[in-house]
Amino acid sequence: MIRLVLLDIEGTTLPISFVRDVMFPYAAKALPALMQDHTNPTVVAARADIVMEHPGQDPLKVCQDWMKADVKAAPLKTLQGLTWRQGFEDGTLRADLYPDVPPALKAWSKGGLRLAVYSSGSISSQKLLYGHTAQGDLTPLFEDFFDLSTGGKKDAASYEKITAAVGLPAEQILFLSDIGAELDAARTAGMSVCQLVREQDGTVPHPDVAQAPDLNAVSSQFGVPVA
Ligand SMILES: CSCCC(=O)C(=O)COP(=O)(O)O
Ligand SMILES: [Mg+2]
Repeated sequence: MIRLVLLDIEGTTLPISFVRDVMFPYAAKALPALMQDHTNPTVVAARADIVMEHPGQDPLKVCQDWMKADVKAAPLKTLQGLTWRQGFEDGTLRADLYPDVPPALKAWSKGGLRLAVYSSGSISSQKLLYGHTAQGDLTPLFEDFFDLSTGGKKDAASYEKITAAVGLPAEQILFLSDIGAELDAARTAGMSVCQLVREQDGTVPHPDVAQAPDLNAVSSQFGVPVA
């Protein structure tokens, strides 16, 4: 029986187009000024991590290249998160989740399912995003947030750490993602998995995993409360 649903964000609860066409351009515009900040310890540490990984290269250019290729690098995710804070807090950014997501999350939570997030986006940006949706603040629905500080999303060890953190047998955790390699890693760690195949995102169906076009279909397949 599923007791906790662990959710990816981009491509699962939030259209990829929102990330690529709204969030990334916002961050790209704000990053040059942010990276000149030599007093913010988070910026200083992220820049140092980039320089260590790419010695001799301009860290801003590295970030710009990473963004173009949608590389899920922890220092980039930290820096992007710092830029998004301003946008979410002043109302310029508001998360337009897939319409099936808020009612399903509310029904699952009300029905006693535990909910947690695992995304490459930093924990602070996950909280900003779910705190500023078109349907209001959804953060109280989630008991926990995990990001790349737990480990890479294609690495089974990350899902083992999450399993230990939430204190449930792995098979009672249902991981939802659009990315096959993430689902494979979670399944290797013993979790139940389901791929969100979002038509709007052109998700590539992954062989041999349960699939659902939206969260309502997850409800019916896994016997969790229906919105
Ligand atoms: C607060 S998540 C913002 C989107 C983002 O930057 C990202 O990398 C999402 O990746 P995911 O692991 O959720 O597919
Ligand atoms: Mg995703």
